[in-house]
Parts: sequence; structure tokens; C-alpha cells
Amino acid sequence: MLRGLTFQISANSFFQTNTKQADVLYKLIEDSARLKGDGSEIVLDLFCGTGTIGLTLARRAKHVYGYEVVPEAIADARKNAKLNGINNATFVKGDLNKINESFGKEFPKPDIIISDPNRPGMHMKLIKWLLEVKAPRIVYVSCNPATCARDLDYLCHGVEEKDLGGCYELKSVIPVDMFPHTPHIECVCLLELR
Ligand SMILES: C[S@@+](CC[C@H](N)C(=O)[O-])C[C@H]1O[C@@H](n2cnc3c(N)ncnc32)[C@H](O)[C@@H]1O
Repeated sequence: MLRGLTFQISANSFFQTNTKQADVLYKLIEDSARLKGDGSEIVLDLFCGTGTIGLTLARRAKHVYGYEVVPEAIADARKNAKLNGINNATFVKGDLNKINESFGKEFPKPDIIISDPNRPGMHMKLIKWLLEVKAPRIVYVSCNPATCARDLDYLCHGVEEKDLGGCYELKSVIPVDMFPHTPHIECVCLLELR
């Protein structure tokens, strides 16, 4: 049980190992997302895993679209939506390192984007797409401060060698101790469109 929702997971799906702190992490993400709560907003949940973040936000959103590469995780996310009586969430299997021009055509323009990649961070194709789509807010969740700093820099200041301009302002970075007694740290970063 996380944020009042029940999750079923299978062996190949990612799931936060520190469940107690996962509750803290997801609450912080919800707070950073600052959904109006009137059911008018579109949420895009990138690297959605079993749907945890998107499903916690779905209660206050118009619709959530989740993308994830592991098919078992997508099957879990769909099951978890049903299990919790949530019918405004769509989960799609896709490799976010290989997006092409059609990415973004199958969902409305997002009001808020959550991006929670694994340690390598986001592919340049995804950075480019984010800089083009210009969602009002991005909540970037990361367990790797090095790739996190790189991706935040790209989103705020652009990528000179790709001729991409940055368009976000970093509003906050909140560390969460997901891995006690280790040097590792998770961060929840809020970016707002300039
Ligand atoms: C840090 S986990 C976050 C999962 C989920 N947001 C959560 O909180 O449980 C990163 C997720 O990204 C997925 N992933 C890794 N590479 C990907 C890619 N190229 N395209 C789409 N998803 C990917 C992983 O399978 C994993 O589920």
C-alpha cells in the first residue's frame, strides 16, 4: 500500500525497495506537481514502471499517460489501475531512448510531466522533445545526481552543440533518503517553464 493505493508487481518490474520512504517520495512528487485538483489537467508519466506515480496523481488529473519499456511493468500498471478503480490512466509500452516524430501525437499536450529515469538519465531525443513540447511544469525524479545535474542543465540552459535553447527554470531540488547507510540519494526536482 502506497499513498492509499494497492500495487501488485511482477518479478521483472521496477519497484522502490524502501517502501516507507517511497511513500515520502511520492507525497513530495504529488506536492511538487501541484495539480489543481479540478480534474482538468493532463499528466505524462515518463519511465512509469508499475504506474505508481501516475496512479497517485490520477485522482486529481483529467488523464494520465504513462510510458515504460518493460512489458511486464506496463501489464502491472494496467492491472494496478483496475485494482484501484482508476479509469483515467493509459499505460503504453515504449522505449523512450528511441522516440521519433510520432511521439506525443497519441496524447494531448501535457500540463505536467513527471520524468523518473533510471541512472543513465534521459536520452537526448527525449530532452529535445521536452524542449519542444514546453509543458508548464516538469517534475524530474532521479537517483543519480550526476545525470540529474546534466539533464536539468540541458532543460534550463539548452544544448549548444544540438542548437537547442533551454526554457525551464529550476525551482527546487528536494533530496530524499531512499537508500539509508549508503552514499546514494534520490532527488525530486521541480522545473517551471520560463
Ligand atoms: C527509476 S525507475 C522508476 C519507475 C517508476 N516511476 C516508479 O517510481 O516505480 C525507472 C523506470 O524506467 C524504465 N526504463 C528504463 N529505460 C527506459 C527506456 N529507455 N524507455 C522507457 N522506460 C525505461 C525502467 O524499466 C524503470 O521502470
